[in-house]
Amino acid sequence: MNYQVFENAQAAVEKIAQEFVTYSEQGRPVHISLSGGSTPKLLFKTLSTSPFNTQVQWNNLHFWWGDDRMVAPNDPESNYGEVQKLLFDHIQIPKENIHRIRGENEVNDELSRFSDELKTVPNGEFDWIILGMGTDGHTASLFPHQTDFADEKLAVIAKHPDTGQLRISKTAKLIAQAKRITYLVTGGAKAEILKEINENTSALLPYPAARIKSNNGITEWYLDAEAAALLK
Ligand SMILES: O=C1O[C@H](COP(=O)(O)O)[C@@H](O)[C@H](O)[C@H]1O
Repeated sequence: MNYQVFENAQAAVEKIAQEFVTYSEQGRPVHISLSGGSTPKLLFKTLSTSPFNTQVQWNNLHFWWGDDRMVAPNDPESNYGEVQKLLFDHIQIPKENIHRIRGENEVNDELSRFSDELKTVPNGEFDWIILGMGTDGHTASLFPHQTDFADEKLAVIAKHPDTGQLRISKTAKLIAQAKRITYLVTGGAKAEILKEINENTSALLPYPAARIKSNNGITEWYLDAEAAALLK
């Protein structure tokens, strides 16, 4: 497991925010996929404030999501809605740079529409996919024991195993084509599963977060000290 430990979650997200600045200075469209859930909220808040809000050249960044829940953007469960509230409402970014999953649409229609939009990513390779991990080892909306790692499609409909909530997620194969994958994991609740991932062969584990890696690029884990507490 290729990991970096930061003193706290703020230090981890500032490292990511600094890399947004660097990517945005490349003078070309850069395709970045964001994660949802609670962990990246600190990142979005950090990006929305000084110095990052003005240092990042937002025009050059295109934003996508690893997954979203089939709810309207104003629903607190919406991964896109949280980014809109915490970041996009505070910066100037062209509307066409935001490639959200439209959670308010009928799920099959949206799967088809979003899959078509994904075909516009050059060579199907995201520059950077930032992912989270649930305490059950899921990432995006790819859950243990229900993920088809060989699925050739770009996106799938997923059901949360406990709540039955409908979601749309990028597939494992699409994620693995990214030039860079960064798992951002913070907090002591994830320490046990990180230890298990670090000490075992990933292919033998049921956890999508352990198994999905970039085919030809970088796969790395950014952890805060609490999440990394049990790593040797
Ligand atoms: O359901 C989801 O969970 C994971 C992890 O979320 P967290 O709340 O533990 O940070 C997240 O990466 C994914 O995008 C989200 O839809």
